[in-house]
Amino acid sequence: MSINWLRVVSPSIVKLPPLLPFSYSSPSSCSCFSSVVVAMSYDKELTAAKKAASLAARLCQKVQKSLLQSDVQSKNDRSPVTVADYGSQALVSFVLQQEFPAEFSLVGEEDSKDLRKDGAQELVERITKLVNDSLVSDGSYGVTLSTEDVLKAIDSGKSEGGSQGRHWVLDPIDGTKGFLRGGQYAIALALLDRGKVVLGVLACPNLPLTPINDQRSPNNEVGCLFFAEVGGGSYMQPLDGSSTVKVQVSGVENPEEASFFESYEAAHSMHDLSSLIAQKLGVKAPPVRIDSQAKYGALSRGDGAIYMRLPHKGYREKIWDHAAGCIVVTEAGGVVMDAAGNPLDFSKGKLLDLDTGIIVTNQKLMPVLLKAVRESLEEKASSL
Ligand SMILES: Nc1ncnc2c1ncn2[C@@H]1O[C@H](COP(=O)(O)O)[C@@H](O)[C@H]1OP(=O)(O)O
Ligand SMILES: [Mg+2]
Ligand SMILES: [Mg+2]
Ligand SMILES: [Mg+2]
Repeated sequence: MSINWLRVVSPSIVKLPPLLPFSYSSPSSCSCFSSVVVAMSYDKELTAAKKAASLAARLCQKVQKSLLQSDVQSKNDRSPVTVADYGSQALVSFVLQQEFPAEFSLVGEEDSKDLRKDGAQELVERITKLVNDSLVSDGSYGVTLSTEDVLKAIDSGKSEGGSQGRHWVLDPIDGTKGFLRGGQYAIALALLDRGKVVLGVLACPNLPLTPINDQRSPNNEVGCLFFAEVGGGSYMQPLDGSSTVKVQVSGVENPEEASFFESYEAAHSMHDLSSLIAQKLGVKAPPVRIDSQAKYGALSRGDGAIYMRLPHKGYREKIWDHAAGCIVVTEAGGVVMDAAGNPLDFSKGKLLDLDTGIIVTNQKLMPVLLKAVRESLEEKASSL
């Protein structure tokens, strides 16, 4: 990493640790390298990922400003998808392929199937214009993409991932419902190396730069870029590229003083179950409900101490919904686990194979949180 001195979100000043020369133990108990490994630098990949996610964030901001109902489609599972989801995936895919032409594999959420259907031509042209405008504004590549180039770039995200080699993992807009509501959303990009998350970038265009729920700050300025490389800590900078700060999860040890995040959408997470867990823990503050992996970003800088994601029965979690958030929180000193207390395993393809839900907090609170989750799940099961 090229940054030397950084301002920390909590007021002290720290110097970045030097790049580790030979080997280290990851602080992670989560998805990242968990045993002693030969140190590997992913600086070049991180720089490219930050560039790709920032460009995509700008594209999404432009679309969110002028969102037209006709720009919204529905996929087979009836989840919404917009010109910005497609444009973001095309742009990130194109930038990464330019930067790493020799070795490129991308597991992306979207594909071009619906865009190749009759009647979608106008939509494809709008997406292509958005992507080309973004590339012109950046000026790095000096190319104009055709509609077919854009469709191909979207479809480059068809990799299945897995435990071999390197794979980029992309959610071009995480929290499409938040995006449509004018709320929180994130562009989430991570890199897997042999099944482990080794870097992650979360662009959160609508997230305030100052802590959410901070009564003293006006929360006027928005747009955060969180990024982390395995063993290197987590950082945040404004999306406009100015000063970088090192972030750290909340150090709260008393659950009564903790506040917790959960999905805005009740369809995405069982709010009744998280309330029961919070009650058991003695949490006093009401839940903070926001969309997308912006929750991981906010937690990584200590805005809240707990994130509970407890989907309804039958929902299968996708790797692109957690890979970037997981490393950002883990490198900030947090812990990400499933409801059974296992670390998330990103090496099994597109889906996470996990027990019940995902819980995130600091190292001190995890044991009590896990206990409350287990008890609440048992109570819920026995009441059915
Ligand atoms: N029924 C569902 N249950 C849980 N998560 C869902 C469901 N449908 C979509 N999602 C995904 O949940 C994530 C947002 O969750 P939340 O904002 O609640 O944290 C998104 O990745 C969203 O997909 P998408 O990326 O298409 O928006
Ligand atoms: Mg989606
Ligand atoms: Mg998502
Ligand atoms: Mg998405």
